[in-house]
Formats: sequence, structure tokens, C-alpha cells
Amino acid sequence: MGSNEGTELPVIVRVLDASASEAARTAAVCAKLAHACSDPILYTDSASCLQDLADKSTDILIIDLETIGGDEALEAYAVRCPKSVIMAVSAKGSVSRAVSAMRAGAHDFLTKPFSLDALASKVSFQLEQRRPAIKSAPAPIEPMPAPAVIERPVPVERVNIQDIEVTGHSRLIGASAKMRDVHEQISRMAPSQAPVFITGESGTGKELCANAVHDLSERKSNRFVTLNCAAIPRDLIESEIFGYMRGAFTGATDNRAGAAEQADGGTLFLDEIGEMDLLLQSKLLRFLQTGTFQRLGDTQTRKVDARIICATNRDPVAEISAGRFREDLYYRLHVLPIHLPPLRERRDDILPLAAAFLDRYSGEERRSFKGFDADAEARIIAYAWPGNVRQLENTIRQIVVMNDGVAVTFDMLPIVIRDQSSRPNAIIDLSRERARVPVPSRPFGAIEPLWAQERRIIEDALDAFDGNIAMAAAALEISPSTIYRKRQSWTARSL
Ligand SMILES: Nc1ncnc2c1ncn2[C@@H]1O[C@H](COP(=O)(O)OP(=O)(O)OP(=O)(O)O)[C@@H](O)[C@H]1O
Repeated sequence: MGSNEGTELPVIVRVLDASASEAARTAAVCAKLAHACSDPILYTDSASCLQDLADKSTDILIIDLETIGGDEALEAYAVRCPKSVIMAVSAKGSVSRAVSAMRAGAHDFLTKPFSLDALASKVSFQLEQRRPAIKSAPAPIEPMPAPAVIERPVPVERVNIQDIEVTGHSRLIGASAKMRDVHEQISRMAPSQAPVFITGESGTGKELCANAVHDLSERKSNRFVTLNCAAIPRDLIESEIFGYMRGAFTGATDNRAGAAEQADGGTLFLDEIGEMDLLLQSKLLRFLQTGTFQRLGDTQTRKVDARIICATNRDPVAEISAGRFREDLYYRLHVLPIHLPPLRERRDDILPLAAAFLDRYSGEERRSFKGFDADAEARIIAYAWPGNVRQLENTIRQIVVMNDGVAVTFDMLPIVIRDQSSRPNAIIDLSRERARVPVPSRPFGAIEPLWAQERRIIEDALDAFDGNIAMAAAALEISPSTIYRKRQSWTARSL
């Protein structure tokens, strides 16, 4: 989230320390920074602090390393408030601790107990030196201190966002504000070794995003191995991840390395992680904790260095509450989160994506399409795209295969997209539809399945009432429980 950089607004300070008295003591430093600071906001637990960092402005974050479980966890905070000054504090101070905290994103480090003046000096120094645009207190209470004893290591060079657009198969198209944020997160997270946790509806580009993280990391010359936990029968997932020895089970005629070994030095992408059963989740947790595992039927313990990226289209917190996802595994994996917004929430991306797909498939199918006419364009932008980018891509491909011309016209769009019934309460003119599209020419894929129509109508109604289920249900003349039930069934279908 942003900060108040470059404005006259007061400096916003957040303090995270499990000990309320320590937090209050640390926060008292703000009084020493005089009028430019607003009252500091104190947190004794990580979850609420992380939430606020994601949603609200922060200029200074003072963070107790013991509270967050060590400097490894610091990175998640640095990612959430990239423009803020981060001061790490710890009761277990040492030079190596300070260096690793600063490598993980802290700007400076203090050993507890510290004097308030010392902290005030360091914070003032950071405001003056590193973030000159912040209007801080006129002067620190002590003479300006010398730079911190420990030099901040040179930060890992940030990858230019433009690179994402030209990196091989990692063509994550999208210049909307929301996608620019995603690009920014990818470029910050790529150089790290920490696990990345990608959420988003089906078809929003989670796998493409995982690919981009790998391609922009120093692991890019090694393998990116994908394992789709939903596509592999449950009893085979373990052998797919960890491999097996000959004779381990019927049909194991050879020794085989699993995905974890294949990804050694590279990235292991666990797609649809929400589908993994609980027993295997505990084995994965052990693997993440130790980096070691055994192939099925083997006594030898093996060690690999694979960066883990995982993705799910389920709500992980709801899955934990339902007892389907281990909380400890979630916290191990959910270090660097990326959320891919649905296409309907980034309408600016629709046309650039459609144009890119049109160009790609026109070339592949040797057609002459160069663009969309105004009516087609308007309808493509207005449509809700419940299947997200995948649906848009499939639609454009289908149009290209079934038609030819220079411009895609309104009549070439599948009925589901032309049809005004994609807005609630609209009347479908069936005679017009029949006249427009002779039945034999309608390709099979142009018929939207019933569940998808139902889903679109319900989601449109929810959009119309800002997500208020009771009001949407009333307008649709169904009960709210029907909406809850339908939503569960969509999740069950992994839609
Ligand atoms: N931003 C994007 N730019 C270009 N193509 C995209 C983008 N997002 C998605 N796609 C394309 O849409 C299709 C679906 O993307 P992807 O498989 O990454 O989605 P997903 O979120 O992982 O879906 P699922 O949850 O169903 O596995 C792919 O063909 C992908 O190339």
C-alpha cells in the first residue's frame, strides 16, 4: 500500500510487538519526532498488522522480529509496504541478525532494550536520508547520527516491469492499475527464495503468473515444474511429487524422480493446492521445513533446493476453517501472496487481451483479422467474463476459427456475449436470435452451459447490490441460501 510520501500529511507509524507494553514504549518514540507524526498504531498480532499494511498507508513500520517469528518472515511485510521505512527490533541482537534483517527488507536494526532517543534518531535519519519527500519533524532531538554502523546491503536489483511483457512464455498482458500492482509484486518477489501463494478465480492467469516469477528469478535457467493437484488421482500425487522406487507399488517398474527432484535448483509450482489431501499436506509440510523427503519405497533421505509457488482458486482461510487445509502448512506457504483479480474487475485489460489473442490466433489460423468493429468492442468490454481470461482467449480463438474478415463484427460474437440476458432482467428476443443465427451454424461451444448462465446471472445480481446476498436473492426471487449453495457448488467444480 502507498504512503504519504511527497505530501504534507502526518507521518504514519505502525508498531508491531507481541508485548503490548513494549509496543507502547516503542511507539512513544513518535512523541520525540514532534508534530509531523500522527498517533502510532499499535499491533500485538501479525495478522491485523499485515492486513492494514496491505490496505492502508504506512510511512514507518517498527517491527519486533520475535513477534513475527524471525527475519525470514520480514520479507512478507516489506512486500506489503514497499515505500515504507522498516525498522527491525529484536531482543537477540547480533551483527549477523542485523545483516539478515536488512537483507530481508529492513532499513535499520536495533537491539532491545534500546533508548527511545536512539530509535528516534534512527527513524529521523531514515526519514531525512532515505525518504526525503516525507515531511518529517523539523529536526531530530539529537545531532544527526552517523549512518547506521551496519551498511545496508545493496538491494537485489529490481527487474524492470517491462521485462515481464517480453519474457518468453510469461506474457502476462495487462496494464490496468490492478495488473500493474501484480506486475510490481512479481518483480519484487521474483529474486526472493520465499514461497509465493497465488489466489484468484479460475482462468485469471495464476499459472502464467507463477511462470513469470520463475522467469524473472535467478532460477530461470533451471526447471519450472508444474504439478496440478486436482488433475492427478489422490493416491498418485505423493509419488508424483516425491518419486518412487521400483516395486514400491504395482506398476512401479522403474525408479523415478518426482516433481520435487526435477525442480531442484528451479521452481516447483503446486497448482490447485487446495485439492491436496490432509495426509499429503503433512508430508509437504515436512518437506518445506527440512527440504528433505524420501521417494516412495525408498529408505534414502534426499535433499533438494526447489522454490515453492502454489496456487488455488479457493479461499484458503475458509478451507482452513472447514478443516480441509492445514493451518501450519498455510502459514509456511503464504509468505508472499499475490491475488489475481477477476477480469470483470479490470475491464481496461479486456481489449488489449482480446487484441493480443486475435493477433495470435489469426496468425496461427492464417486469417486476416486486424481488430474489432465498434459494436463488437463495446459488447466484449461489457460482458462479465465469468471464466476470466481463459474464456476470453477461447472465445477469440473460436471466432477466428469459425469466421474470416478484417474486423470481428458483433454478429461473430457467441450468443452468450451478444445476448442482453447477460444483464439481469433483460428480455431475450428469441425471434431476432433465430433470424440472426441459423441453428446448424452454431458451433457446439457457442451454447453456454446452464450452470454458467446461472452463475453469471447470480454474479451480476450480486454486483448490482455490491455483494449483498440478501438483496440479490430478493431481486432474483430466490432464497439467500440458494446463492450460498450455488457458490459452494461452483467452488466444488473448481470454477
Ligand atoms: N494476463 C494474461 N495475459 C495473457 N494471457 C493470459 C493472461 N491471464 C491468463 N491468460 C491465459 O488464460 C489461460 C488461463 O490462464 P492460467 O492457466 O494461467 O489461469 P489459472 O488462473 O491458472 O486457471 P486455473 O485456476 O483454472 O488453473 C491461459 O491460456 C493463459 O495463457
